Amino acid sequence: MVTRTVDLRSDTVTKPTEAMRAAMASAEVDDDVLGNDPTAFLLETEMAKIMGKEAALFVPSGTMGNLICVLVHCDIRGSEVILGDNCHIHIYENGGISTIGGVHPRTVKNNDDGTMDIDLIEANIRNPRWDLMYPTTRLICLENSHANSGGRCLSVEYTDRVGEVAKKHGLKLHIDGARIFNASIALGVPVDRLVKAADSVSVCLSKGLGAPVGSVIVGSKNFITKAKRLRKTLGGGMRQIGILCAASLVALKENVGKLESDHKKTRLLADGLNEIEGLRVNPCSVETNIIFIDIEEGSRTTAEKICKYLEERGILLLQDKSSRLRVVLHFQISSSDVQYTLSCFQQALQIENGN
Ligand SMILES: Cc1ncc(COP(=O)(O)O)c(C=O)c1O
Ligand SMILES: C[C@@H](O)[C@H](N)C(=O)O
Repeated sequence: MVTRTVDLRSDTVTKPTEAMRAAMASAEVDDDVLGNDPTAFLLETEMAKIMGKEAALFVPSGTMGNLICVLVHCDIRGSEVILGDNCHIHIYENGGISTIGGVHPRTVKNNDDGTMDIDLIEANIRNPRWDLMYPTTRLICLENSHANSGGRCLSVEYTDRVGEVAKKHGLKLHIDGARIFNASIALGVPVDRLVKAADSVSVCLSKGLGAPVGSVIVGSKNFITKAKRLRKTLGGGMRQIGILCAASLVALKENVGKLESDHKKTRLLADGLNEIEGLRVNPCSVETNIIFIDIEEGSRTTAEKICKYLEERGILLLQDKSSRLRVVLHFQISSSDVQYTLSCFQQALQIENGN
């Protein structure tokens, strides 16, 4: 009988704290479509200030946040966006920028560290003045931290250089900042400085920060005005959202400071996993709260078998490929959970490999 659960599937699994639930219960609310829910206004004002942008808008999800930002920047038919071939917008958002927004994705290879080579970005910019057959590039998208690269952080220097390329060619820059606070803490760079070059950022409050629902997009006042209309068009206009925004305000206040501890526990787990025969973790890729674990060639076990073994002991994680697993840490994973996870991995590999 399993008595404990260690949920390493994602940092999206974080559950609201008692403080969040209390804030939700007592939140001051109003109809946010007819006017401005007062708690939503507080959150949006706070987020704009923290991110160093003019304005902000609460949205139900990071997927909708990215979709709205891309579609506001690319509001003319025939637009093209340059983005990473391994980024969330391209891989996990149902192709929404194309199916809903008619925006054409122009992918550039993501490097192992989540960046795209800047010369390749520039080489992929297209303008119909050069050729009747070309769409018009209007936007470049970055992702920081970069989830599919294992939570790698894009430096402020790199981000600024991409911003310079965007400006040089009259393009906009969007950052999928689902885990931008993780990147800021890991790099030791204030979050407003890290996104200074961006025209828009989508920030998830429902991941490592632990809010139950929601993201916030930030940008210029004019951008957010357009974004608010598009949010309504997409069905994202909500009524008494102060209930959700109250939890996000608690998350901002209480949980940004916990991210560094998440990263330390992640490194501890990564180092321990690397000691286990049959597993391989690239220590250079562990910069924040995500670990990809490769099962060494020749091993008799598979990711599926390990997942099953661990799940029977209350440890939940996701299989990335047949020979690769992903774990994501968050503030509701304790140091003892890390030790328990390591011991179960050790047992799994010993049994599966018949040691
Ligand atoms: C990098 C990144 N961007 C965007 C999203 C989308 O956020 P949501 O799940 O709230 O739609 C996620 C994951 O959830 C993500 O990992
Ligand atoms: C899978 C993806 O959509 C989610 N953002 C995660 O990292 O868990």
